[in-house]
This record gives sequence, structure tokens and C-alpha cells, in this order.
Amino acid sequence: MQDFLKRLPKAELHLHIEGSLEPELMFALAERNGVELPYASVEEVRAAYEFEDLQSFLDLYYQGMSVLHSADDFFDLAMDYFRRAHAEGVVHVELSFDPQAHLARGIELDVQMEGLGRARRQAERELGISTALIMSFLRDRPAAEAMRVFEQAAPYWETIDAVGLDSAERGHPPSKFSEVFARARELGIPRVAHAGEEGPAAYIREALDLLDVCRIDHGVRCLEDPALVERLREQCIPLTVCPLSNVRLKVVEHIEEHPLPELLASGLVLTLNSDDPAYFGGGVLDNYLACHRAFAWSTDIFASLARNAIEVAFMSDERRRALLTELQVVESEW
Ligand code: HPA
Ligand SMILES: [Zn+2]
Repeated sequence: MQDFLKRLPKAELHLHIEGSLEPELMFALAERNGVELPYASVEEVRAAYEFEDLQSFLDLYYQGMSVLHSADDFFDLAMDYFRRAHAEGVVHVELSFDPQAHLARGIELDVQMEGLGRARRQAERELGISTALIMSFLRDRPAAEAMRVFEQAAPYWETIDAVGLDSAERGHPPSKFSEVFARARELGIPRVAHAGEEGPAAYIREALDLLDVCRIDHGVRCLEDPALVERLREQCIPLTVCPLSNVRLKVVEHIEEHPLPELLASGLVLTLNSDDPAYFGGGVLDNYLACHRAFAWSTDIFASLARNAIEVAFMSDERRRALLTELQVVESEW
């Protein structure tokens, strides 16, 4: 099964590129840029990754990304991740980034976009990975700031595949960002949003009704509202589920208690993703393997999850056809 899961062509739809910053690179970039870290060693960094909830993780996540200064730093961050993902059998990566978090530290959008863009092009060329870029807005900062940043990003609208919504969920409902998302819609830019991770099922409804999103990131708390589950199923709204993240942020206590089996039984379109692989104990393959250990699913179920991700990804129809064929080959050879 391990071999099968590795060989499955996996598309990752929910990844914060800043959350892929491994402690080794964090130290290297801190030294490159003269940034002082509150840790003495890589081991000490890893030992600090004991989270109580989303906010306690976010505090370290924002601290960690303070080592990113130049376009080369953003390039190294993304390229490092693409190489690891490639080694796990990931064929398509949709990376989210948090422009406001970097702008607040004085790192210009041009710097962020140059580094990430260069890494995307190199990954496509050297690793054969396709990528999409999701510009995420920080929901715990003012909506007016998100709107300013989005307008400032006008030269890059063509290279942005979607806008997203992340950071501290509770107390920051999707409705706060109605105008920003309406602007994205007006421009023909697709929309996704984190909802129902720590926040209530009502936030998932808001994301659908007010932000007109085509996917929900996390969304696991939809189960608290059976009518909503029925709506998600009927409208085939995909959930980008991140099981290891949910365990590490105590959305669930143990992976065995994760609602994935119930979500599956409800007939929802589900995908498996890593969220912040450097902080939550592994990449996409590790998330597949964790589900294998916890739920002992058949190869058919894993193949259908991988197929869902390819089917709902932001990619060309030609690429989608090629990856679906690749998936079929792996399935038939098994
Ligand atoms: O898991 C997450 N949830 C919300 N915001 C985030 N920003 C990075 N990771 C996350
Ligand atoms: Zn996330």
C-alpha cells in the first residue's frame, strides 16, 4: 500500500508555502539575512512545535517567516518544497501565500512574486510539476487592507489562479471579506476560503453565499449542520481536508477520531492535503499514509481521493487529462 500511495499522482490543493519552511532552511536563511531566531538549534525549533490551537501555531508560523527577505529566499523556500513534494509523488501543487504578512515586514509584493514565480517555472521545467498560485488574505486583519493589497497586485492578477482566506478563523467570518471577494469575482478570479476548521459550520455557509467560493479549505465542521452537508454534496463543493493539521491543531484529538470516514460516507468531494507540512508532521504522502494507518481504506478510496484533487484543481484541461490517464495506469497496474 505504501508503494501504491507513493506512486499515485497526487495533486495538493491546500498548502501554505510559508508553512513548508523546514527548520534547516529557517536557520540558513536567518544566517543569510542576519535575523536572530529565538532558538539555538534545529532540534529546539522542532521541540517548540507543540500547539494548543490554531492561534498558538500561527504565532510561530508568522515568527518563522521573518527569515524571508529577498526574492532568492522565496525561491529557495518554494523550490525546497517542490523537490520534497516531487519525491513523494506529488505532480501538482497549488501554493497559497500570505502577501500581507510579508508586506507588514517591509517585503514588497514584487520580491515575493519574483521568487515564487521563478520557483514555479523551475519546478515545471525541472520536476515536471504543475503549479497554481493562491493569494490568501489574512482574515484577522482589516478587510480594507486586503482590498488595498489586492488592488496593488493588479500587475499580477494574470498569474494568480485564485484568492483565498486564512489565518485566525474565530471571530473573523467570511462576511467581513464580501467586498474583496466580489472584486475578485468581477475580475474573473476564482475564490476559495478556509472555513469550518475552528470556526462554525455557519462560516462555511457564508463562504458559499457571500464569497461565492468554488472550494472550502478544511470544512470539517460542516458535519454539525446536516442540511449544509447535503448542500455541499449536491453542489459538489470540494473540501481540502488536512488530517495531520487537524490533529496537530487539536481540531480532533486523534487521527482515529477524524471525521474523514463520516465525510466520505456523506458522499462529499474530498481531497487530502498537508496545509503546513513543516509544522504538522509531514507532506501529502504522510497524510495519505496516516489515513491508511487510521482507517485501513482500500486502494479504490485513495485513488478516488487523488482523482478528486486532479478533477477540481486549477490546471489546464490538457494537464488534467494527462494526470487522469497517469492515475488510471497506476490503478490498473496495481
Ligand atoms: O491551518 C491554517 N489555518 C488557517 N490559517 C493558516 N495559515 C497557515 N496555516 C493555516
Ligand atoms: Zn490552511
